[in-house]
Amino acid sequence: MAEPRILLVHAHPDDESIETGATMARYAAEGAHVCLVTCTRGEEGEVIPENLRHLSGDALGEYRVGELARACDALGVTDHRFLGGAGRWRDSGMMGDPANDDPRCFWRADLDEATAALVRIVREVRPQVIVTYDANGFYGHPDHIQAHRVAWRAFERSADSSYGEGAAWAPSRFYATAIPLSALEPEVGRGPFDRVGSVEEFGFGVPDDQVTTRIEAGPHLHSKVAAMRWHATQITVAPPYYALSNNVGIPLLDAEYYTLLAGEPGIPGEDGREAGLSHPVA
Ligand SMILES: CC(=O)N[C@H]1[C@@H](O[C@@H]2[C@H](O)[C@H](O)[C@@H](O)[C@H](O)[C@H]2O)O[C@H](CO)[C@@H](O)[C@@H]1O
Ligand SMILES: [Zn+2]
Repeated sequence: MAEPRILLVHAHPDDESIETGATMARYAAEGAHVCLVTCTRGEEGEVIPENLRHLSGDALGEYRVGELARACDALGVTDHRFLGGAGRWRDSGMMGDPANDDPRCFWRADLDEATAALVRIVREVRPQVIVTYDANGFYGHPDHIQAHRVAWRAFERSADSSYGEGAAWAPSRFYATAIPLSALEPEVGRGPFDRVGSVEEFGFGVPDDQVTTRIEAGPHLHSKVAAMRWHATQITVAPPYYALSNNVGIPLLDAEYYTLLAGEPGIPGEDGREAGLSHPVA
């Protein structure tokens, strides 16, 4: 039986650990081929540690490449690539940021070029499963929205034998990261960081009925936390919470959640949701 192969498409160095770290660690530990594709080096990020605040632009991007390499080690992930090669597309900044207008940024990427670059990886890795964000990019960041657009186009075009070079490959399922609002609501007004006054202030979360899949973190939560700690320019970790540079506390949940956007659902777990991403492969 062929090994499960999962391809994850993330926008910046840090997203992979924050949103899918336990999932990646679990499947890597179970012997699956976990391939991470990161679309930018995170050159526009705000830097938390005082002693690293001199880093910006390309220097910050290069530093975050190193953070990402160590985070992948912590997750047991050995196949990591930058879409188009490291630095091909730059971090676009938050929606409305002047960096959105930089012609080198991912938000301004030529969709055909970016899609072709991802199809080459999909046809090489031949994943049964692709994971990225929903059409809103999980929380509206332009690079996240673009990652969804490129990944969805690549999911469709990789299966089209008349498209591009190499043998066509049709991944079976396409998932978007998600967090059910019911998991966030109990955390309003709690934790050691700045506290939100309402669940809407987190800036992400979906109605529970949009969540199809729940991956229990279990022992892999430790790997996720270790990986997040390596992204020290972006994340402060104080389990069971973490904060980004805005110091707003976010819960470190004991599960990671997804919405199945394409493909047949798998066997439901105890809560009625899928308990796994991949499925027996021929
Ligand atoms: C998790 C994630 O996508 N982080 C992005 C994000 O970072 C946020 C941004 O700097 C914002 O201005 C801060 O208030 C917030 O605290 C940060 O998390 O956007 C960055 C710029 O595009 C990106 O580098 C970072 O990876
Ligand atoms: Zn991001």
